[in-house]
Amino acid sequence: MSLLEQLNDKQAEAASCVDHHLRIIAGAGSGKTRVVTTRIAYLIDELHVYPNKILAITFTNKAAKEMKERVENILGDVASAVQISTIHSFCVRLLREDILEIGYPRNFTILDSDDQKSILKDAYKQMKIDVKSYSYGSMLSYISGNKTNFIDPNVAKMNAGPWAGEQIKADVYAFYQKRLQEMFALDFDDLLIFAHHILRDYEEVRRKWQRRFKYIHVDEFQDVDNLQYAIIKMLVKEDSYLCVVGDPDQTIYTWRGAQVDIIMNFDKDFPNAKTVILNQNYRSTQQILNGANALIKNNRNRIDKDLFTEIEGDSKIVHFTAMDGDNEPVWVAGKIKTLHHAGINYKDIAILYRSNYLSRGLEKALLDAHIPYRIYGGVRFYDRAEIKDALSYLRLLAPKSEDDPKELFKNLAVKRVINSPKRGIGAKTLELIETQAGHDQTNMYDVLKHYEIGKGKARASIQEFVRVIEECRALVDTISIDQLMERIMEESGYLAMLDEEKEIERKENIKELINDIADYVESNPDGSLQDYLQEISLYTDKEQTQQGDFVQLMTIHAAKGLEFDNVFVYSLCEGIFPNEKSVGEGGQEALEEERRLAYVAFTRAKKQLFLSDSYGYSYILDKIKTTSRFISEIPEEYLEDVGAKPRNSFAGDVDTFSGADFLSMNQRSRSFSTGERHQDDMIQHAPQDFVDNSSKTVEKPKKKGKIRKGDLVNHASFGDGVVIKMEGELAVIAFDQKFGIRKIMVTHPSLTKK
Ligand SMILES: Nc1ncnc2c1ncn2[C@@H]1O[C@H](COP(=O)(O)OP(=O)(O)OP(=O)(O)O)[C@@H](O)[C@H]1O
Ligand SMILES: [Mg+2]
Repeated sequence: MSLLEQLNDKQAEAASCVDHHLRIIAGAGSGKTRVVTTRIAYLIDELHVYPNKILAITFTNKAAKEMKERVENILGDVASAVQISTIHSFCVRLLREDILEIGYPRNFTILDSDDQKSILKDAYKQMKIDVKSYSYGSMLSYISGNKTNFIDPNVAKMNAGPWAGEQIKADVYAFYQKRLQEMFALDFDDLLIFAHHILRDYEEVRRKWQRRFKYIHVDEFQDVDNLQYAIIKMLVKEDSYLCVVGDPDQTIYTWRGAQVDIIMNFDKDFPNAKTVILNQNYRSTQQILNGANALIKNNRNRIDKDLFTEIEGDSKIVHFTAMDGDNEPVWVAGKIKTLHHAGINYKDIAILYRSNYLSRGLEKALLDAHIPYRIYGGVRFYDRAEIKDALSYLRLLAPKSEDDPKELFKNLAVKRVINSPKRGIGAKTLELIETQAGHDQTNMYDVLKHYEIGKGKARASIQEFVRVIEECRALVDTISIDQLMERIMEESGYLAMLDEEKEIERKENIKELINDIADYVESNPDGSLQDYLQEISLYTDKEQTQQGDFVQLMTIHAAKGLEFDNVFVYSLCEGIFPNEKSVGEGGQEALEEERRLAYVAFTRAKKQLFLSDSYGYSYILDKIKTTSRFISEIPEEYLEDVGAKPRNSFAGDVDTFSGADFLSMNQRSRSFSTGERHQDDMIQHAPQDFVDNSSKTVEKPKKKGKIRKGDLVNHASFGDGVVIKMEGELAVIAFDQKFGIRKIMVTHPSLTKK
């Protein structure tokens, strides 16, 4: 079968349209991504375009990997020369080649959020700023907001006007920028900003990159922001072709600057662009698709589409309301067991949720039911403390580069590992080392090397530290990177420390990292230590590459573009999904974004879709939960209720309530959730009745006491979250999607236990 025969007429028309700019606007599952991959294969296989002339930009590393695999399945090895990457990886590639133009070394460092915070810490200390007044998170978003809008620290200072608070923020921004420049370090925003700057101002470079690609593709174009679009536009020259695909109903990143207008107005920027609209969905059954279509129609600010599917299915969308928050994940786990017994693989099941913290209850239920699962985008492998320590050690071994003689990036690494394992270096001494380094115009490691630091034992352990680093450094060209890592971990005493502290999991992580480096060495035999360090600084989807039969858990944002046979959407309660903020102050626009998110979630399912919510008290909302409006927006003909929400009238019977009763109460539940729902009513009358009579007593939130794993907490800037792990005095907390997973000192004044 020829390539185009695997597509319908409309899709084939789009895939073979190679002499125009092209825009594909189409709903979920209509084959947009398939058109892009087939088009790439068609260009290479039938039109004999060189693979390296083709660029494809995807939204996540996982999507890039999947797209690569799809093209490789069609074409085999030649596909590896096609550049398929996220926009950030693309920019890194560009900068590694051309950043010298603006006086930066090619081996610039990419900062992660911990590094960023460490810089803020220094700024706060120097400027005597109290973190209680300016949380790191809010300061970083202030900085990011300015940077991505091209507002430099001087302008920010002017914008600050007479307000002292704004002045302070602008000063921190200036400090931060200066520090980054000194270290030749770039944060994630800078990757795009610098690439944009170079492409815009250096014509030769721009021409070179324009010449490089003749066919440029961008998937998930509805979530592109202005800066990304500016970069993409600059890659297009007179005789190259841009193909963008997207679905305005799936715009879910406006809170991060995505501009749906960009796809809508594409034909104004590229007047001769062709637009193809696809309307057949090949992913989901009719019940699922019709349910999702009905839901999204409730958004006022959208263009209607006629998406249909020919896939018939036996099952309606299943909706279950549990009696309380404990029973909801238990039901999900039970259902998954049933599916598994019926012969369905765990990996064909996904559980999607609105916010990271929601995974906690699910994890517990899955563990109890012995169901293997993986969390995607949770505490990621490369975000774990021990991995960062190990990589910091490796950074200290990096050979000197002519471009960057000072190597100030080593300061971060020294700060990270100097006391891991403990070497008795106090904050004061560290400060002295830093001052000395500033004075000598060098980095902190060089100071450790050339001066006698500390007294007695501390001095001896520093000398030993330097000796080990130097010894390993001398081996950089003789042993492989994985061996180097193994050696530095041994010799530095890091592994011994983990042994002593009985940190088995962390030790396993280090081993996994060494395995991972070995894989890298195998597939990149010529890759230098520098190359490896550069590559991993971007690679955050590590866990997603792991194979096996696992149920997949992730936030809906992370599920973008993916599909699974069976999908559970968890915790569809008013205030949770749609999120409380969007229901309240956010207004119509925020609510519509939440609905688009629900549309994305529902349309991930191919065969079966399960929606669940629960009754009972929510610590996070501090009220009794009610079923999400998104469920009542699905017409009854596509929805089957299998669980019941106890109503006031039978709250007293709850004690004797059995599983079988749940099933028999379908009707009542349905009339409750689709009938005239008065949330306020519920909140005023139901809770006491229910809580007092419930078989599972709902505990009242505790306000005081030590923070432990599993606790619900509130942070002044990030809102509510759940402690998913303790690392000494650090609590690893899952906050709302926007803030993700963060580590916070338990003693931090912004943190309170709920
Ligand atoms: N013409 C076709 N024949 C058979 N299967 C198809 C066809 N077009 C698409 N598909 C299949 O339908 C599913 C959805 O396609 P794809 O992921 O490309 O859709 P999409 O429009 O990119 O969806 P999303 O909006 O969620 O990103 C995939 O499994 C794909 O292989
Ligand atoms: Mg897609």
